[in-house]
Amino acid sequence: MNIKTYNAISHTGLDYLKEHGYQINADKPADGILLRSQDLHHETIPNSVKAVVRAGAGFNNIPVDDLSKRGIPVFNTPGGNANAVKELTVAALIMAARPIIGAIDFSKEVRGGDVSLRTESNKGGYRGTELYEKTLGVIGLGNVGSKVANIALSFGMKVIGYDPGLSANTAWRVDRHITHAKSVEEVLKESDYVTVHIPYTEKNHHFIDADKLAMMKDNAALINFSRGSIVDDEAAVAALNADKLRMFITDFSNDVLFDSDKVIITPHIGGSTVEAEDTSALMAAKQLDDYLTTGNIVNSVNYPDINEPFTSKYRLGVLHNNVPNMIGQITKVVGELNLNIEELSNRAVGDYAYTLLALNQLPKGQEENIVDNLAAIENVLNVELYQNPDLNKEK
Ligand SMILES: NC(=O)C1=CN([C@@H]2O[C@H](COP(=O)(O)OP(=O)(O)OC[C@H]3O[C@@H](n4cnc5c(N)ncnc54)[C@H](O)[C@@H]3O)[C@@H](O)[C@H]2O)C=CC1
Ligand SMILES: O=C(O)CCC(=O)C(=O)O
Repeated sequence: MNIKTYNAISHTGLDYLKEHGYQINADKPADGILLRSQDLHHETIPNSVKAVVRAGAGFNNIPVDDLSKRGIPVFNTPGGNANAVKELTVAALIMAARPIIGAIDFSKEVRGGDVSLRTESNKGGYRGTELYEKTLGVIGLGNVGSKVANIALSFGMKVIGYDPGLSANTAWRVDRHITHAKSVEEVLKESDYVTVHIPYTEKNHHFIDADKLAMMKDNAALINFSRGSIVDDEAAVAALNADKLRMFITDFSNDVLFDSDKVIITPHIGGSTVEAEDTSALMAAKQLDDYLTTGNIVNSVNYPDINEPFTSKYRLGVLHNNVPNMIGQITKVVGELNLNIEELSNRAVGDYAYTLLALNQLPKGQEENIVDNLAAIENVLNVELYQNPDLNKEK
């Protein structure tokens, strides 16, 4: 099988795929796509593609709705780069408290003569404040936000978190000393530092806008390592110019930000560590290989996870709309071909569902029939047949 890649994907992921028999960027139709931040919204994704995997957390660069309708699962690698983002957020917090960049520039300017005298007598302009006993507001307590919130406690900060969609899985990772706010307003009003760790969605477009900035404490600092359009940058600059906001640190460049000396911009490097790139690429490669060879879905953002050992000779993966009477129609098609179902798993999430069937007999010549007949059912979006190589050696 052939995998098309975009962006610099760590060799850990590429090596894994090659070791498992895949070609990378071969001159033939792609079976899967592996990418980081490439914007796929304006690219044509060929029908040969069965899965798209984002080595990373955010997937707003992928046309998920279109792919869902085509029965193509999209995957991400939750948590794979969360530690990297946490550590850079800590750096941002410290840069928001201490004028480190200005102080470094100043040290470089005083070369020659009695350097030590000039630095010692002029360093007063580089006095900062401490994070200890200040309040940090964390918006979004997922993989990144929960880590940021927890580490801030060890600085002696008071931490208030806000995440109305916190899953039971994630909730246990959040230290019990973190206050859970009932509203974002509560966080904004009480925090000396606000850091945002939420996905970019239509709903979260300009989540931090002029109204929310107005609710913030005077002289607070804002940190955005999520996505550019989650903060209304123009409103942030206006708040900085009005001396409402003290500082804005963001991982996302925007022309409107360049003229303010109260802004620090990094070039989307939150997840750019060797460790995070290796971990995310390997997770992505494993998830892609698992889906393409067994039909197991792990960490999909548009189809439900089904992850079971492949113990039968064949499997059929049916991706379909989440509407009534699908299982009845699917099992009827299999029964009409006089085939026996060993196991059936079905799960749904939102508008889409996945049914995975295990079979031990599929006479030669029936492969195409069963796939075509299942694909002909109304509301079926895609059908894939998987052969278990360990149980089909003699074929
Ligand atoms: N700068 C960089 O290089 C990186 C940026 N990111 C960005 O950070 C985002 C968060 O990453 P993770 O923590 O790994 O994702 P995650 O999916 O583990 O957590 C996101 C959390 O945000 C919450 N949330 C969504 N909308 C919210 C809202 N309006 N208010 C409060 N909470 C809300 C969700 O319930 C979820 O718990 C990603 O979606 C991505 O855009 C992630 C990794 C690297
Ligand atoms: O370095 C990258 O690939 C970007 C990471 C990122 O933004 C994400 O994981 O959402």
